[in-house]
Amino acid sequence: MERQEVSLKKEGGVVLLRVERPKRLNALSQAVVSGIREALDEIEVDPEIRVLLIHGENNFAAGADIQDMVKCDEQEAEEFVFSPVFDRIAALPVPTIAAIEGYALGGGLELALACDIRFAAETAKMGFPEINLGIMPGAGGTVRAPKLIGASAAMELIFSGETIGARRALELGLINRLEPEETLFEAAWKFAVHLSRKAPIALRIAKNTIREGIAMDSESAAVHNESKRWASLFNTEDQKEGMRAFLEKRTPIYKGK
Ligand SMILES: C/C=C/C(=O)SCCNC(=O)CCNC(=O)[C@H](O)C(C)(C)COP(=O)(O)OP(=O)(O)OC[C@H]1O[C@@H](n2cnc3c(N)ncnc32)[C@H](O)[C@@H]1OP(=O)(O)O
Repeated sequence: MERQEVSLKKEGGVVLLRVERPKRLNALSQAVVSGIREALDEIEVDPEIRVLLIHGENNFAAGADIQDMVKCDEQEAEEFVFSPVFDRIAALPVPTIAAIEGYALGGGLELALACDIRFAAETAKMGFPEINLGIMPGAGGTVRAPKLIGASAAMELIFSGETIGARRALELGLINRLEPEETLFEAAWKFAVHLSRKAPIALRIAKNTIREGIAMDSESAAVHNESKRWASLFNTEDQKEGMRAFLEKRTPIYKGK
């Protein structure tokens, strides 16, 4: 299926989704986001996929496409597809990783925040410049950023519209790992492959349990929920294989059963 400026490449259990619109610094037009949506249609039904890695060559994404937005009214803005697509990424049962180089601004940063884990090049720059355009983040940024870095730090970024460097982003907790620019993609790819070799059911249950726990008001309910999810993994062949492999001093081979 020919997608708009979005490529999808599967290698083993890792699927790489790449935005390819270099002339516009990978700005996310509605056509590009629709291309991401079509890619998700494939990813969501592929049982072999264990990890999703999202990348943009030279730039992750310099935000939503301003050309698309400049003439929009409220109704048209409400029909933008960013949030429904980014929410689907956040809801994927497999781990998702963003490999950030260059700019991750506005909707570009929101795309990275819809992922579970963020790698960034030391030279990467990110922020929420929407306020400089007379708007505010509108694809999950006012929800996911406060959860990740705290309300005050999120307000600092969203109110100021400032672009910060990767080191500051790491200090804030906006990214997980900082890598030299020349090895950023390789490091993120290797990490994705590393995760793809873990027991897939345990990975999915762990991601799901973390998300369920965050949504629960009471800690004891969350811990109780975790105990039930933890015990359920003892019904899997992978749990037997993982523990037998340790005792037999060999590498486990997980089958996702
Ligand atoms: C729900 C989500 C909402 C949002 O995301 S709102 C949008 C948020 N994003 C932004 O506000 C960033 C806008 N872009 C910039 O500020 C600058 O770019 C940069 C700082 C990222 C880079 O500046 P420099 O290195 O000088 O490059 P350049 O000449 O500005 O950009 C190269 C070409 O890329 C186009 N472009 C860059 N960002 C966007 C964008 N977000 N929407 C549409 N086009 C964009 C430019 O216009 C230009 O194109 P041409 O060469 O034809 O002049």
